[in-house]
Amino acid sequence: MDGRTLLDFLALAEKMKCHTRHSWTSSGRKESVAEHTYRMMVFAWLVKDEFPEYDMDRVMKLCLFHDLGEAVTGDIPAFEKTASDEDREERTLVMIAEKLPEPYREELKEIFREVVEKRTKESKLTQALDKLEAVIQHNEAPIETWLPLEYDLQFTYGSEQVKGIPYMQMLKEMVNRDTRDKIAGEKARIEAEMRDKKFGYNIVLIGFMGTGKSTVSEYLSTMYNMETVEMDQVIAEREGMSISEIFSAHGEEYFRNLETSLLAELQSRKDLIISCGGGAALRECNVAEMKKNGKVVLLTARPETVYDRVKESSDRPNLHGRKTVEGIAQLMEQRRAKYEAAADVVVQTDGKTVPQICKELVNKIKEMEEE
Ligand SMILES: Nc1ncnc2c1ncn2[C@@H]1O[C@H](COP(=O)(O)OP(=O)(O)OP(=O)(O)O)[C@@H](O)[C@H]1O
Ligand SMILES: O=C(O)C1=C[C@@H](O)[C@@H](O)[C@H](O)C1
Ligand SMILES: [Mg+2]
Repeated sequence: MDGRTLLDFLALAEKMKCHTRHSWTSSGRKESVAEHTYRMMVFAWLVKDEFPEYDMDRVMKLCLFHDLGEAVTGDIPAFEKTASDEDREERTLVMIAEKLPEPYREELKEIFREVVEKRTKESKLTQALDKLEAVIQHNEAPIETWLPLEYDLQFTYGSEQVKGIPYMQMLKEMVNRDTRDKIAGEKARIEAEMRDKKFGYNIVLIGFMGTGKSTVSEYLSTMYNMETVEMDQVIAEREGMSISEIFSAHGEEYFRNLETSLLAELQSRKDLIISCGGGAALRECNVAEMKKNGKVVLLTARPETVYDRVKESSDRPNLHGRKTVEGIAQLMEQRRAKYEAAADVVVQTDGKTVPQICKELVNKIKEMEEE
């Protein structure tokens, strides 16, 4: 092969080391796509005696190249992947193979075709190895790196692909037991931490739209066994319409008055996590209600992060007409002083996972109590 062509292809393969996946290593850093591929191959080699009727050299080759498209596209987590991402990946594979001379080109195209079509028993085994390696990696990673949805996904991920392959099915069940133990361990740790302590007051989450108030409150409620009140949702349910419909039918002032009365009503209760609407902390009288029986936690995020998180949703009327990074930055700046004045504790959320945010939040509240 011409030396330059070879070096260019190696440069493309190097990108497999640069692109990270949505998984963390046991040492707590994100793993690269190449690292996932490497361990799938070790996995394939280890199981070869279990599959005497399979062409295991072929399986090794399918593993070796199954993610090569990601050298160009990067990794897209399974729970975010769309049909158009898959189309793009397939087109990318053809483009990659075209970079090589014959007979390598045709061989690589054949490998890609087999991986994509998933018809042969070797490609089905490759798929099962792929999914199971990812689930094992999650079990090895610190549990703080898991997204809330991964607590369920761990059990279902790969279960389709191992069907009909008894040895892989047996391994999947074993790995599921490890997952169960890991989750139980984390729950026990948190329960022990919380055993002699309920907060004894409400935790009130405030902050700009999309800073993660609802997401954080959902996670806190499952991990700490606390009840949540999602203010927007309670108001929407009581009014029998969405927040956008309330704004257009009655105006923002009407909605804000409902927020004020709901906050006042909640003061008779404790040990709640109250996830406020993004504008609830803007009225001073609301903040006074929050503080009667609660600690106010401000979640923050950069405008770029907020934009990324809210760009697909349409039920935030105060973002209509300003759903751009600049529009968000402007409104955030107008509100910043009020949010900061209301906060007992501030947690910055950019680039952090939900469990990391929750851990920091609880630690900061504890530190505040000790002061
Ligand atoms: N730490 C995070 N990392 C990644 N995505 C996140 C994080 N926190 C929240 N998200 C995502 O951002 C989006 C907005 O989050 P969420 O609805 O919790 O924000 P909010 O503060 O409650 O907004 P609002 O004020 O409009 O109610 C959701 O899709 C959620 O999954
Ligand atoms: O920040 C805001 O002004 C709002 C945020 C949402 O949570 C809703 O409470 C409503 O859309 C207003
Ligand atoms: Mg919310």
